[in-house]
Amino acid sequence: MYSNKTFKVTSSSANKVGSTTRKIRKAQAPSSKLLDFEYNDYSSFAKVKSPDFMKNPITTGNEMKEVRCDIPFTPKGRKTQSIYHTRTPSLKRKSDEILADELHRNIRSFENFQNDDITKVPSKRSTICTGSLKKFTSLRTNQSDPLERVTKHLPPKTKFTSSEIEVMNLRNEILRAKIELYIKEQIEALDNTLQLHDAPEVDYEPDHFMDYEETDDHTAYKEAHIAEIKDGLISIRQYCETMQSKNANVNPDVNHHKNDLELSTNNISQSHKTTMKHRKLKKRVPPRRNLNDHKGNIKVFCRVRPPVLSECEDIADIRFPPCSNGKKISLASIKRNYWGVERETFKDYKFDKVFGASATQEEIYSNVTPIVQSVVDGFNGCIFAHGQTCSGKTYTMQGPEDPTIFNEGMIPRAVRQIFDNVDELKAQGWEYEIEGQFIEIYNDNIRDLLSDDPSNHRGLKFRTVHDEQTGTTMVNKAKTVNLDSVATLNWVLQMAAKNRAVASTKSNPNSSRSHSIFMIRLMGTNTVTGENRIGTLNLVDLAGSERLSKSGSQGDQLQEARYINSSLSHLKTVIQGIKEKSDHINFRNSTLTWLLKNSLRGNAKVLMFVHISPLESARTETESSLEFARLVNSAHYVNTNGKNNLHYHLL
Ligand SMILES: Nc1ncnc2c1ncn2[C@@H]1O[C@H](COP(=O)(O)OP(=O)(O)OP(=O)(O)O)[C@@H](O)[C@H]1O
Repeated sequence: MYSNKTFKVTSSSANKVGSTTRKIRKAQAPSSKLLDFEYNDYSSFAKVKSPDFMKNPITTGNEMKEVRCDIPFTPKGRKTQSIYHTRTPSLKRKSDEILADELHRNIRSFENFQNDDITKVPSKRSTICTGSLKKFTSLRTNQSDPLERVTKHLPPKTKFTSSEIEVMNLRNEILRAKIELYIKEQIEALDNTLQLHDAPEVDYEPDHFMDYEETDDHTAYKEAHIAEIKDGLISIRQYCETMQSKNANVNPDVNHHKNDLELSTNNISQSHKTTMKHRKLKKRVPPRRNLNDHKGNIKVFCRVRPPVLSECEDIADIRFPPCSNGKKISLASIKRNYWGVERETFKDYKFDKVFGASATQEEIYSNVTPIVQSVVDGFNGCIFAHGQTCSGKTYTMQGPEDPTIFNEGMIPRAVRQIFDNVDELKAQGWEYEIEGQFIEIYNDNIRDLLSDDPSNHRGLKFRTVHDEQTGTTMVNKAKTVNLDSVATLNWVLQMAAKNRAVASTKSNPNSSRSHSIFMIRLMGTNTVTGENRIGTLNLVDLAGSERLSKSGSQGDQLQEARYINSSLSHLKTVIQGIKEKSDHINFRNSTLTWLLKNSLRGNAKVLMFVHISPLESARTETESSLEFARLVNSAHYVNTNGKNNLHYHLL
């Protein structure tokens, strides 16, 4: 059934039989999946049979091949064995990394090979190889070009997403790798043929080569063989050039689509930007000047009061930046460990701004002007002064007892700014009505600071009234003044200062025992456009927080302190709820939060000034104030470890 042909090959060991078989397979039956290999130990003959030989163009029908080895090998008691050769694993099953690696290796080896003259290809000890060129040529002509397939399926005008283009590129890379691999295989086969030509040991038997069966002349055979190799190389080069040109055609196509994609992406983002800009322009009614300066709805600033001369013995190690654009404040303390070794530790707090002891009233106010401006534009705003007793809250809000133009507080400055803004807006047809109420919350009850005797209201019950439609709040029955001049403002401030509930505490001889709230309402109408604006500004000077044990309060003062602490705690809860966008915020828990409801939520801008005493004896309260402020400003971090990098001491 099989016609036998014999190859005489040189092999250094029996192991070479396997590789010899493979080489034969590669040369003569590259598509064969199974090779039965039989050998004979005493005769040093090996038999190779393959049904795929039938497909080999150089073989004539079914064949049985025999390979004779010069060196006998030991069969270890086995007379025959079958060797199953499977083809190189499918490229599809290889990972991208292996493919890429192979691609690069193959390209490199192919380039080297191309650059070499055929005569310079190093000869290796090898075995018989023939017919590979024909095989290659026939495969090349029959095989449809994968790159062509890609080009064919590439719709010229279709828009691709970037991921699709990526996939296409990858696919092309894989196809290129396959082509290169195939070329490499063919080149190896050529190399083998060439080495066969060089190998002196090979005993050529022309009848093994179909095309030269009739040739007896060894030299003529060699020449013909070399010519064939050269032709094969030319074919490979041509094939590569075609592939490269096709590749070049594919790439611009992909690039074209890539450019198209980029262009359309740019157009989309441009049009998106334009739309957003348009929307913003449409939405910007009423205009908010410099509102960007005050980003976010709740901000926390920190201010450290300067020590007075008598306090110089008791200064805490508080560190903060020298100028007012810092954000960090640090409490330093000395800690002693078990063995008595002292170590400096720091507690750092970060806020939206930290003002040191040298910060002026003007500097402070320049940071709140955007809120005041937004109130003129029709929004609600709320500025708190929070801190322990004697930390400078009243100083920040109202100024010292006998203020000058330089050290006057936030309230007179804010009202003056409102006057100025309103004056400016007159040119645009705006007319404003400005009215104010000045109240205090003492023991959770509202008292009118503009009445002649706030402690004796003759049975008057003040009630907070919210107008949900306009977002304004009024205290029913409390005196409302028309703030039309600086003179009225001055009168209001004097009355409030005179009427506010103060008491002498351990820390402050004039300690405020209530929360004071100056409510300024602005109602603007544009006589040209008919537009209306209503804004409320609440300037709140909170009662000083103090630990009950430390305050030494008794009787009424103890009661006051309890109300103060409880309302501050409710305020903290409410602000936290607002920050966390809670579904349910209980404003009614205290009179303070209920009164400020409309100025805390929604579009209202809230600013809390946390005041810090510079004294070492106030360290616990300082820490608790900073903690309170940190919770209000929960987005920011607290760092209690690590080295402190603020080198500016309080004094
Ligand atoms: N930045 C400052 N510059 C100069 N003096 C200040 C400053 N801050 C506060 N003081 C002074 O410190 C003292 C206490 O300040 P203030 O009365 O404002 O504190 P407070 O926090 O309102 O106290 P309390 O809560 O007890 O009412 C006052 O004499 C005030 O003039």
